[in-house]
Order: sequence, then C-alpha cells, then structure tokens
Amino acid sequence: FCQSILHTVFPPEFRFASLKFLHRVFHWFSVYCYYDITEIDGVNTNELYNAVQLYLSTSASISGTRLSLMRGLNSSSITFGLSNNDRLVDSYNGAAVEWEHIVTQRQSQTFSWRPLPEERRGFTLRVKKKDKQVILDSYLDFVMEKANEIRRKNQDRLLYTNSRGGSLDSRGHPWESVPFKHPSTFETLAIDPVKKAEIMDDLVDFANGESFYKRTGRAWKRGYLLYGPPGTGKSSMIAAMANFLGYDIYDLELTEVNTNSELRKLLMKTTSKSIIVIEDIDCSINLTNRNTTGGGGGGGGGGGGRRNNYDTASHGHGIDDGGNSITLSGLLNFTDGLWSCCGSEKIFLFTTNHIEKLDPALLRSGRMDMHIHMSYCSFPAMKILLKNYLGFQENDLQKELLEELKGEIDDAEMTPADISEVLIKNRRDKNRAVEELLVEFKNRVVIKRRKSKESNGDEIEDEEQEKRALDTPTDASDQLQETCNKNGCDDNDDHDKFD
Ligand SMILES: Nc1ncnc2c1ncn2[C@@H]1O[C@H](COP(=O)(O)OP(=O)(O)OP(=O)(O)O)[C@@H](O)[C@H]1O
Ligand SMILES: [Mg+2]
Repeated sequence: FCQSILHTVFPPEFRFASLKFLHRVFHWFSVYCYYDITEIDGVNTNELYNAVQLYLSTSASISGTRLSLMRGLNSSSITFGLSNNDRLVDSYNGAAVEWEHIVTQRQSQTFSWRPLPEERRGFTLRVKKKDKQVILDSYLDFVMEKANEIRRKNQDRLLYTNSRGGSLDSRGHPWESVPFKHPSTFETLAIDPVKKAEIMDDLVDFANGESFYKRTGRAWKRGYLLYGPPGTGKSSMIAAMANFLGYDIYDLELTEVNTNSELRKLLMKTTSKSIIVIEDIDCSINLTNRNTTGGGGGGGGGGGGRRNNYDTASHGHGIDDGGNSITLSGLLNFTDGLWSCCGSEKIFLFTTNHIEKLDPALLRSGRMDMHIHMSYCSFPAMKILLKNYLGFQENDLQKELLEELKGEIDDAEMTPADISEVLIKNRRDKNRAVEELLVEFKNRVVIKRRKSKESNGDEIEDEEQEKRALDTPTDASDQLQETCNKNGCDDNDDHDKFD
C-alpha cells in the first residue's frame, strides 16, 4: 500500500530515499528490535550461532509448527531444528522472544582466504524494546550455558582428529570429528582401586577448580602422562576420563603436523572442556634433550617403524627448520606456553611405553602434573575383570582358588589385555575360565623362571669365562713369578710389591 502511494506521489528519483525514510520511521514506532546472529562472523565461526542452534534443538523449548529433523552420521540422537526461514517463539523471565532462521544463497564467492559455505545462514532474534535489557544481559548467556549443557549431557562426545594434514574444511576447521562412543568407564577399568580413586578425585578437583585456578593465577589446564607396557589400559583410561568428565577428545597425530605454527593453529581450534591426546609420544617426535644441538639426540625416535621425520637441531630455541619441522620446543609451548590457555578447562594427555625416552622438560610439573603408571594386572585389578567379564563377585569363588590366583598373579606379569583375552575366550563356562586363567598364570611363571635361569646361566657362564681368563697368567704376573723365582722372595711379600 505504502509502495503504491510512493509510486503515485513521489517522482522516481525520490523513491529510494523516501522508502528508506519510511523504513526508519517504521522502526522508530515499532515495539520490536532485531538482532542478527550470523553463522560466520568475518572469518571465524560464530559460537553464538552454534549455541542457538543447539539450544533450539531441544524438544522442551520447541513450539514451532514446522521443524527440520536431523541425525548426524553415526549419531545416536535425533535433533530438531528450525527449517529455513521459519520461526519459533520462546520465553524467558516473562519476556517473549521470536527466533527466525534465515537462509539465503550466497550470491557470489567474495574473496576469502578459505572457501565459504554456499548458503549464508543466520538467526534473527526479535524482542520487544522494553525487554531488550533483560535479553542482552542474561538471556543470551542462558542460551550459551544451556547449549553447553545439552552438548555435554545429551549429545555424543566428539572424537577429533587432524588426519587431514594441514588442510581446512569449508568452515575453516583443521579437525575432523566423529561421535565418540568408546564404552570404557572407570567401572570397567581394571586398575588398583586406590589409584583409581586418586585419579577420579584429581579429575573432579580439576573440573570444579575454576575459581581455584583463577585465584592462583594458573591456566585452567592439567597434564597427565600415562606410561606402561602395551595392553595395560592407557587408551582405555583416556576414554574413561572423557566419559567421566563428558569432555571431547582431540587425538593429535603429530606426524601429520608440519610446523610449530600449524600446531598452534590446531590448538587454537580446540574447544574448552576437552582432552588433547598425543599417543605414543616417544614414537611421534624425537623428544630428547631440548638443549641438544646438532642432529644427535639418539634415544627418542626409535618408533618401531613409525614415521619420524623431525629435526632435533632446532630444539634449543624453538626455531623452525626453515618452517618445515615441528620441534620439541614447539611441543613444550603447545602444552605450557601462552597459547596453551586459549580456551580453558583443557586436559593434555600423553601416553608412552617408554617414559625413559622422554625429555625431562616434558615431564616436569605444570606440563605433566600427574604421572600414572599403568602396570601389569594386580590382584585387585583382576577381581574387577572377573566381575566385569564373568559376573563373579569375590564370594562366588572358592577361597583356595582365589589364594592361588593371588599367589601367582604378580609373578605371571600379565597385562589386563592378556587376562581379558583368556576370559573372553572361555566366557561360556565361567569356572573353566578361571581355571584356564590359573593355568595361564602358572605357565607364564614357569616360562619366566626358565628364561631367567637361562639368562642367569649365561651370566654364570660369562663369570666362569672371566674367572678362567683371570686364572690364566698374564705377562705381568709371569714376569713377577720369574723375579720371585730368581730372588727367592716370599710369595706374600712380592704380591704386596706387585700390588
Ligand atoms: N586396565 C584395563 N582395564 C580393562 N581393560 C583393559 C585394561 N587394560 C587393557 N584392557 C583391554 O585390553 C585392550 C587393550 O587396551 P589398551 O588399548 O587400553 O592398552 P594400551 O595400554 O593403550 O596399549 P598400547 O600401549 O599398545 O597402546 C582393550 O581392549 C581393553 O579392553
Ligand atoms: Mg593405546
């Protein structure tokens, strides 16, 4: 109506200006104000957009009539969402708000350092002018908080990997993710119960420690080093920690990272409440003495055939080798430098089978605050496995049998992985499974004793050879004997002289 009046009243050259003016007048008199929340804010993804999307996806807050249903690849839950250009109404502290999801086609690909999605997406929030303050002050914070909560509780944990090398996806992310569904928990983990309780307490203190970390001026992060032989549950422990805290996991593949700055960028793109994992750290990078210069350094890189193309020469001052390598110094800065605290509530977790190969700088408190030794299966840990795999409680087994198992387990040096294997194989017949386990323990002990006897035998042989070698007269003792014979001196005297 206004437009047709405009057309008849105003000459064409004034039409645009008058339309703009009318628009402004309309806004002055409108009781509403509008906020646009676009998906991409400049070059970065807008966290608020993701939060709103998640917040609106909960069925409790949904009152729209047309919704889109989504289920991500491998995801276990269905989420609701606003269809393109649809609206829904929400209320907060008595204030009604309306969300509209606006999707438009991106007209032309403007110049950008990275490819942008083809669609321009955003939410428009409409609120009454009188509610503006309450909405800006607390509703948006509420939405953010709620979204984080939903993500932690209802959504699958995410497992991220940087296996694409340095390339970014269409949203500028260097990480790829899949839902994290590892079933390992602290209940299923077979480790010493005292150690388990200590670790769980430490994690709880960390997760609840925001004010403590602030007060003490420390970055809100914690480092754990898990070390021990293969099959003792290091990876299972990582999964249990993530499930316990509800954190995402970033599994950092160091061999895919080319430079220190690439490492920093990866760190910048990790979110809060996450565990950043580097598995088999001794095999990923040559982590010997930071002060070593020159190509030396030895020890660290063994790697059992795993790729290790890193330079040790530039460790000392953390300078890239012409920008083509990642250095120990870069890794130290990653875990403990200024950049390590971008975001917060982060756990750094390294695993290794050979702690002795790691540089002490990497192990110091503040970087790796807690060193957790994952050792061979102990008797209390075995009881957890018997309960989990066979459903046996302690009283279900004969006392004598338990005593026998207890007597053999330490000498058998079996990992929880080995024991699980025996139990899985025989799980149809529980009693047989335990008997089989005892037989396996005994076999291991016998093999171990035989081996140690053999190596002792070698040693005895070596000693005897040495003895024989000592008994054989040397040139010097020959000379001494000759002198004695000539001078007719007392044996003991001459030995003193010789000494
Ligand atoms: N402490 C444990 N509690 C329960 N299960 C365990 C434990 N340790 C090992 N296992 C079982 O053994 C298998 C291998 O364990 P895991 O991958 O965690 O060992 P790891 O210490 O990470 O070995 P590696 O050093 O070779 O990476 C898992 O499938 C798990 O079920
Ligand atoms: Mg592992």
